[in-house]
Amino acid sequence: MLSLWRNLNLTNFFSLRQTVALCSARRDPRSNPNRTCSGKRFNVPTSAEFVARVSGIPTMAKLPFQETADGLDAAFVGVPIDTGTSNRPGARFGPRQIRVESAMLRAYNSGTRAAPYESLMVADIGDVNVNMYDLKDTCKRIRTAYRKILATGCIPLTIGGDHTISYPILQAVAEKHGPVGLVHVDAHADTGDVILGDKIGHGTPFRRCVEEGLLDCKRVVQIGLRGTGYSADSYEWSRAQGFRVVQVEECWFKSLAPLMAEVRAQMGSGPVYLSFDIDALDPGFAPGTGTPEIAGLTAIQGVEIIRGCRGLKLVGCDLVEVSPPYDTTGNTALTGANLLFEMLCVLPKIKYY
Ligand SMILES: N=C(N)NCCCC(=O)O
Ligand SMILES: [Mn+2]
Ligand SMILES: [Mn+2]
Repeated sequence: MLSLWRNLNLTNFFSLRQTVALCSARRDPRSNPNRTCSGKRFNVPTSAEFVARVSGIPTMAKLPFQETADGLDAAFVGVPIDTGTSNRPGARFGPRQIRVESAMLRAYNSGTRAAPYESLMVADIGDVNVNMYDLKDTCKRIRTAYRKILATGCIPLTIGGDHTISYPILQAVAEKHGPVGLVHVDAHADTGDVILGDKIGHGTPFRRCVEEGLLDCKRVVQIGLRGTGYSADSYEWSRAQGFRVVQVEECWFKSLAPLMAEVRAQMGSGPVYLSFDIDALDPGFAPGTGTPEIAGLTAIQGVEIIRGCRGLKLVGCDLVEVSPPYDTTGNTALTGANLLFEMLCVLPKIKYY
């Protein structure tokens, strides 16, 4: 009983009735914030069966918060910046709003039967302390923070923030793993060189990554590219690097499961990073984003792409470009939260029922 009381915190203060109910329910492993499975202790998010969704501090998926990645197999971490955006701003509020909407998440994946919290130690480790006034300094701060996270062996699941952040994250990832494969889901190639006289922004991360040898170019795929271009062939540079480019027209009206079988073969057994720009989805599914392009992927196809990454040696993932001020219903942030949970559910070592 004392240990139960210690596990409760004031924000989840229970009425006596709820405490009695919880005590009886604690025999249900799903209700125990610190559950042991096969002898190892895992964090388990508080369940809406016992703690009202609207109560408690809104960490990602209602997981415990901890200051560092020590002892974690995977961690959700926010990078609240939109200094790199070129149109609508607002992605700086993405981490906070995605956490709020993630209160809808439960512990198991009904579609794939993945049980992430029975196999990985996961927590929310908060946000990188960004510099709201200097994007280059923010990139330095991100690189430093991710070096520490990766040094613990933890796999970062990043909540953006604009797409600039993938560049410094991949700098830290490549320091640890060498050049990595990349599954990049986006309406945009983000391979620009200099935009408005600057090399750093959300339209240039993957060109910077190639220039610095962070990517294994033959193991890069870009899925969902579309829209008007600065030239007749906006994807020429990508293809010239050896990337596979899957324009959205190749995705229309079909399941992407067959494509993902090809992607798995392309990626092989080497380390892979997954970067998902929410604007890959059609604005009808994800309106809350800064550079929307019409005729995009469905949410179903987005889920198929992530589930198709099962079996890859994923070393990091990000979900970027959710802009809450343009997300009047909150459904873009909700979609982002679910896609991040799907990413967690395809990490190596996940248990499936
Ligand atoms: N949303 C991302 N990541 N990139 C958009 C680039 C838009 C442009 O440079 O025209
Ligand atoms: Mn984009
Ligand atoms: Mn992008």
